[in-house]
Amino acid sequence: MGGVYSSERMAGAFAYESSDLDWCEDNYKHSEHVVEYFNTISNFSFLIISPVMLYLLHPYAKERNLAIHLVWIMMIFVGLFSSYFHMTLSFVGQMLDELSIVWVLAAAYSVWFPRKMFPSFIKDRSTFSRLVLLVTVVTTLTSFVKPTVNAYVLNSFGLHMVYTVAVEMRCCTDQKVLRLAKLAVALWVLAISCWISDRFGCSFWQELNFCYMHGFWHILIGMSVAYGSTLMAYLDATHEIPYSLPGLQFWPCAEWPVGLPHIVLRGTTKTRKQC
Ligand SMILES: CCCCCCCC/C=C\CCCCCCCC(=O)N[C@@H](CO)[C@H](O)/C=C/CCCCCCCCCCCCC
Ligand SMILES: [Ca+2]
Ligand SMILES: [Zn+2]
Repeated sequence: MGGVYSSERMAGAFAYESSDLDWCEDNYKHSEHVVEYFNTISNFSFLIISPVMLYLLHPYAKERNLAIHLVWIMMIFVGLFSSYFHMTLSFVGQMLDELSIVWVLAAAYSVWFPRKMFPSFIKDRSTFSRLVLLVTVVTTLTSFVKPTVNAYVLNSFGLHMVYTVAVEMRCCTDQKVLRLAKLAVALWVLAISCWISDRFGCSFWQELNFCYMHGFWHILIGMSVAYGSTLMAYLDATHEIPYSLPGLQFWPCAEWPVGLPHIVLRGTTKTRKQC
């Protein structure tokens, strides 16, 4: 009897609209199989940005640590799980979406959180990474207790990252680096404004018959993460592998003020050997 009950609950967790969350976009407007169409397809931006970022960060990751690639590999899963969530609005979709974000955050903190901002009792990055892993496992388990608060907790990490960037930029005079930091923060501000206005200003957007703010959030947060993570990677490279003479450039064209930022290592093998 209990077994039947629990398997029904399992099936219920996969059911369309079994999540408590429902975003502003009208449900089933464009397809009877896809609950929120624009919110679903806007996640494809993660599937486009992630492989490009993996390619662009490869020279730096190869020199520093290949584990860095985990961040953008996991971002592909964020895109897939988030699409599945908006396609079904199921509880399983919601948890996959949120937990994949938790693990991307964990990977990003482990590889890029500045060493000088570690708590005083932590002496090196591998101890810090182990602590992050422990916190992430506990967070994964507790995320099932009150699923409706997860998204707010996750967004507070955005604030912490902006604070981290602000601390890192306090003594920076390099205009290229400062511009990248400003762009990352500006994109995050735009993204979070879209997320909040979709959550709390839906009636306003419904009056305008334009309920797509959450979809814009997906695109803008992907761009912000691309800019923010390149910034942190660049700062990491200047501190940890200075012999590689890291520089910043935009893809596809170095002269363009917009595009995807990436790190170029100008130090030759010969220069590296000398250092
Ligand atoms: C110190 C800076 C390093 C930057 C590293 C970046 C680490 C990236 C971490 C997370 C990726 C976020 C991916 C967004 C997922 C979108 C899926 C989605 O929309 N989910 C919603 C439901 O559909 C859910 O409600 C959203 C929850 C909120 C997620 C908040 C994630 C925080 C992202 C912080 C990025 C800050 C970049 C700041 C740059 C200055
Ligand atoms: Ca909806
Ligand atoms: Zn979403």
